Amino acid sequence: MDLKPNEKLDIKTLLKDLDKYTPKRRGWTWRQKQENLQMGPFVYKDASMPLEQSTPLPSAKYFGDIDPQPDSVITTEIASGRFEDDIRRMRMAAWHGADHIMVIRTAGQSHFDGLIEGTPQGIGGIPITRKQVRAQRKALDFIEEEVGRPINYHSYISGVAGPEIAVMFAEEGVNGAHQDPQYNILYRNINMIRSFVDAAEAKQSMVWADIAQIDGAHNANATAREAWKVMPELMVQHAINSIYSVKVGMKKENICLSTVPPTAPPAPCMTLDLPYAVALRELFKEYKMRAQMNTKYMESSTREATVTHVLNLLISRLTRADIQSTITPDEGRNVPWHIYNIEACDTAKQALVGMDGLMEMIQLKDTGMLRDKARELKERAVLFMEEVLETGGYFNAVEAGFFVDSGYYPERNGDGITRKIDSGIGVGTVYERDEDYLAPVTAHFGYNNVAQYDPSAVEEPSKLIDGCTFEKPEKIIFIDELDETDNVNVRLEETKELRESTSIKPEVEWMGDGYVMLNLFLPLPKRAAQFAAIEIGKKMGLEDVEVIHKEEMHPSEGTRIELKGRVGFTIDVKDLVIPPEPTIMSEDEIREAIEKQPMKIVAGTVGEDEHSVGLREIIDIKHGGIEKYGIECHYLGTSVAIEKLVDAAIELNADAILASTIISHDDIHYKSMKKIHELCIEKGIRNDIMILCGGTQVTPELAVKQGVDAGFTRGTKGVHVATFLVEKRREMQNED
Ligand SMILES: Cc1ncc(COP(=O)(O)O)c(/C=N/CC[C@H](N)C(=O)O)c1O
Repeated sequence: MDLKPNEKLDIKTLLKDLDKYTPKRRGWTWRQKQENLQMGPFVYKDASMPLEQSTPLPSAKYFGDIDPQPDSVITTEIASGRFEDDIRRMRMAAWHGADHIMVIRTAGQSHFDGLIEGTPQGIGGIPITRKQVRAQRKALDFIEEEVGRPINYHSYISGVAGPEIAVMFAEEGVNGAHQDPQYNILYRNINMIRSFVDAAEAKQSMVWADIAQIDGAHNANATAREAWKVMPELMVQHAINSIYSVKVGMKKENICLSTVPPTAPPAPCMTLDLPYAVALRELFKEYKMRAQMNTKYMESSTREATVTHVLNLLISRLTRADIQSTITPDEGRNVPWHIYNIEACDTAKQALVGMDGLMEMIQLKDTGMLRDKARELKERAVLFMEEVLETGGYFNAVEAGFFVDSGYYPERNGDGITRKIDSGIGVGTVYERDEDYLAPVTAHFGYNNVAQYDPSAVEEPSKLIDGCTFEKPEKIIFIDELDETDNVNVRLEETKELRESTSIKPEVEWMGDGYVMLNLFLPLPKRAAQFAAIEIGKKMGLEDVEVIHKEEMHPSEGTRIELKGRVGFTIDVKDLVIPPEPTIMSEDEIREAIEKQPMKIVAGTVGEDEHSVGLREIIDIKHGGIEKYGIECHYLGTSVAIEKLVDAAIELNADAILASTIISHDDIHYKSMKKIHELCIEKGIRNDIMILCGGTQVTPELAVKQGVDAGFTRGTKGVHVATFLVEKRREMQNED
């Protein structure tokens, strides 16, 4: 299946022969840094290989549509619950620069004590199953071909089925995974002995499959009452999981510390977060840094979250981020949707690229507050670790409630998460292996009496069975769907009309969910505004209307509301009347037409409007303006009175008037257009002159409704205008 940009990825085709799919490769792929990468007029210091196909930032059009890629791997985290719709979002994210796709598991999967099969729909995540993992890894094979860069697929190895999940991930070519036994204990109340024994087993499989590991320290950030107070503990948590992983045989460049800048404005977050980021990177020089964005201090304002995330990205640039993980700016509403995953990717790319070369110009002070704070944090962390040892080790420390205590260690508030060694899910389920224990499998941790059968097979136990599933993927048992009603085929059938016809519905996360979002301002206090907004949504015919964000503009003057609601109808694209894209003549054709019959225009920005850049770009040769085709241009400047513009056209016997109408308050731009049209009629020249109006807020169809000949909007270039002038003049002359 070759993906073409103008064709949707067909899920049904993707699912064909899934039972025969084997992963193209195993292991994690880092970006290839490009020293002094030349792109457009710029040289980049911190960039990686550009993509073959991608969606640049909106402003890239001013720079020749370049789309430089930062050096850090960029992650997007997806969790809609329907893996088939997530695949589309993965493709969108890849085009926006994500090369690390993390798929959150369905709520509670940590407590499932075995693998689940098929493709049931999840809640707040995807039920991780072999079929779903295989389908998404297979899809990413095609998506990475389309963008021209390897994509790392990532999920979670935790819970009581951790080892089984790790084996399945190794078999399926998963490239990255969260694995940290502390997560099980603290946040899923899984017995601590079971968690660490399972972790050794799971990590062993990860080592075999070269899976990059992300730890779970970020969770303490999100869980602690005052996140900045857990910083000493976070370093201890990183240390415990990292060294445990090294002991199992994991290489340090695959051990990624998951670090989140703990605070956010209105706290002076840089003074708290930067020393921590520096301390962490000093202590863990040999490990990779997976910089996550702050999720704790996120409300429903996507704007606020984005600014916090840009500050987090500044910390990444000032220190080090091998993986830059992104969080959808609407996570605070717990409704991560397509557009917000993409916004998050763009925020990371835009900020990191915008800060390219920053450290060539500045450096972190090596004395003063930054260094004092960093040292203090390291001291606190070391003291914390020493006390853990004094207490008899990690398990005793957990029993004593050391972790996620709201005190700034060594301060203690006694409200840490306490777990007992003889309690929790899976307690009492770890048994010592018998003398003659044997498991003829690869990457099995711990005692394994292979020699009793074949001393030569000690290093490769699976030799006893002529290879296990790691060596012989054909031995993998692929189970398709187990649930007749809850599976992808049923869901695809339900949305068949939207997938296989020209009918479409708006959506936020799932095909056909019908949701739209509305941004409105109401001249009311917050509470009244909330209920008024819902009423407005209902009157607009929306169903299931809910307010997903409300923000005070003033206690009584007004409130900003974001609504979501569902539409019940579909739109049939084939019934739409879509005006043809404006044609563009070749430069020679235009030049020839003007040479044959010279053309003269007058131009100006009308009204009280001082914007000149846009019109100058349409006119001036150096911007590819219409002068380059030989058109004689008389530019009257800005804030030109309409009468003056029309009089100049008469005086010069111009063929056309070009009016720039940028300001759009009170539709002044359309009112100006109408006035130019009417004044030309009044002066008796309307049938002999072309009127073209442009501006960033102009809708061409609405401009023509005012009587002018053409409207031009954002992105218009000289060639578009020149083409219209030549073609329209021909049309007028044919009419004469
Ligand atoms: C160390 C660890 N193990 C397992 C899980 C998932 O475990 P359940 O299936 O029990 O939810 C998590 C979850 N973290 C969420 C991702 C976060 N938003 C992130 O960006 O890292 C985890 O941190």
